[in-house]
Amino acid sequence: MKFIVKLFPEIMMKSKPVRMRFTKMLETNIRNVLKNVDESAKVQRQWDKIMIMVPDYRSDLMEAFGARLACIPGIAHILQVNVSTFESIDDIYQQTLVAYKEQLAGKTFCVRVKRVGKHDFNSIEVERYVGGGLNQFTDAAGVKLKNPDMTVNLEIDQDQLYLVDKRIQGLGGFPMATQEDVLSLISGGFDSGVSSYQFIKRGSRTHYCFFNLGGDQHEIGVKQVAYHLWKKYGESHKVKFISVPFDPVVQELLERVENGQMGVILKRMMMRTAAKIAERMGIQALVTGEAMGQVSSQTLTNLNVIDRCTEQLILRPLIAMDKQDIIDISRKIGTEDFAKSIPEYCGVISQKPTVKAVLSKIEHEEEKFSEGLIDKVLADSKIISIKDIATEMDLQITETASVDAISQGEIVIDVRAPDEEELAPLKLDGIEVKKVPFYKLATQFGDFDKEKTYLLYCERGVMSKLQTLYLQEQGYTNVKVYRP
Ligand SMILES: Nc1ncnc2c1ncn2[C@@H]1O[C@H](COP(=O)(O)OP(=O)(O)OP(=O)(O)O)[C@@H](O)[C@H]1O
Repeated sequence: MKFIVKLFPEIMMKSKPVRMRFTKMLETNIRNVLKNVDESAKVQRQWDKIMIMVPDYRSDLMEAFGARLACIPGIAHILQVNVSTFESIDDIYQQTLVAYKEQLAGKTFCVRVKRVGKHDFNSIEVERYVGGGLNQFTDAAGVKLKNPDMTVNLEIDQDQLYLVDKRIQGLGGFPMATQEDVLSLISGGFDSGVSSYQFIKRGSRTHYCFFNLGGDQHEIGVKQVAYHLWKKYGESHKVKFISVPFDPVVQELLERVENGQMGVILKRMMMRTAAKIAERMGIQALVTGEAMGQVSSQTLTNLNVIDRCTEQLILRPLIAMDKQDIIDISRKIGTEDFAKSIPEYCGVISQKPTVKAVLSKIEHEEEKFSEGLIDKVLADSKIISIKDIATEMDLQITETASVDAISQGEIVIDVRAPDEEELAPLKLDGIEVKKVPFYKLATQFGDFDKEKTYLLYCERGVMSKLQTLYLQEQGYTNVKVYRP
């Protein structure tokens, strides 16, 4: 079995050296991601595609590889194929007949062929020959060129025949790290998850910067979103998660600054701080989830005043997007339920926020901050590799909150995402197992029987620990991590 990875068309249009560079990068990225599933896949770059050879056919393994490939930036689509050699056009037909005979029964179909190499037939001739034969010698309901029930896809490459088993839609975009790094300001809501994802998809290593205004619970929630995005779409490259304790800024803001100006000033303080972090990391751009008019204070005037606080480039990929479209993307990428369960933490909500901030007035207000405030919060900030969120969780979860055996009456909650859970279902004899994906748990946990103890399970023990901490922060004492 093989996968044929087709490059995203924007890569195909690039000059030869750029295309080579992008393809090499994609090859390495695919290797890095697939080795975390299984070491057996062999990845090999060609001029217009990347081939992945899987020596042992195991449907669960193919599924798992396919699912990961669908989330790697830079891929247009992936074909899962059976590979063989052929001798003649009739041989192609005979092989196709064996592979498709049963599936075609009662269905309309058409044959589509792509061909590379020198042959004494062209693609259309193969389509006609194979299509005619299948029509005559199977129980198919006939050939239909437009909207058939089934398309028989064949690829012919020199003397090799690829019978396409499955076509998997790719993510599009550019291979990770072909573009420069960005620092994404993430607050856990719908917007900043989507804006981060858009940069990952476009090929930027996306580091995360979080300003903690709401305590541990907020931070754990945001870490989950960032870890999820990285693990799913950007795992081929390491990135950093920076957490900045912003309560000293909020405190001075509340005590010293005029109410209507607080929102714009808070954002400027965030941008200034983020710009310093980015500078230290050699990063040239900040990313935010701001969208024009989404809240009344997100006016162009205010955004302009926010931009004046730093030389750093501030990118706002959602600026002209509708909220519903943003929510639709967040559902697709698995951050919607996180966003729903993360409460608004910003205590700096003005009753009447200004919609027309005046730079001189804002600068005058900012003089009221104590000297060196930003340097102070910077000194207290924590930079961790996103991979280490897993280890950090180990330190935070006390031994009593993590168990390797299940006691009578305890309920296990499998918090893995549905696709992961379906690939390797958790079966525990005589134990009740609930399936609640980690991103839905915070909203559903309150409905569960409070008298019972719940053990959270996931494969790597990261999401289960983050969720346990999150729920414990919310006051639940009947929740532990299950690490068998
Ligand atoms: N606490 C924070 N830490 C890091 N970035 C933040 C924080 N609060 C806001 N931001 C950044 O500013 C943007 C706009 O924030 P705003 O508070 O106006 O909207 P929001 O509803 O919190 O956004 P989101 O839906 O992304 O959570 C966010 O998308 C994010 O990029």
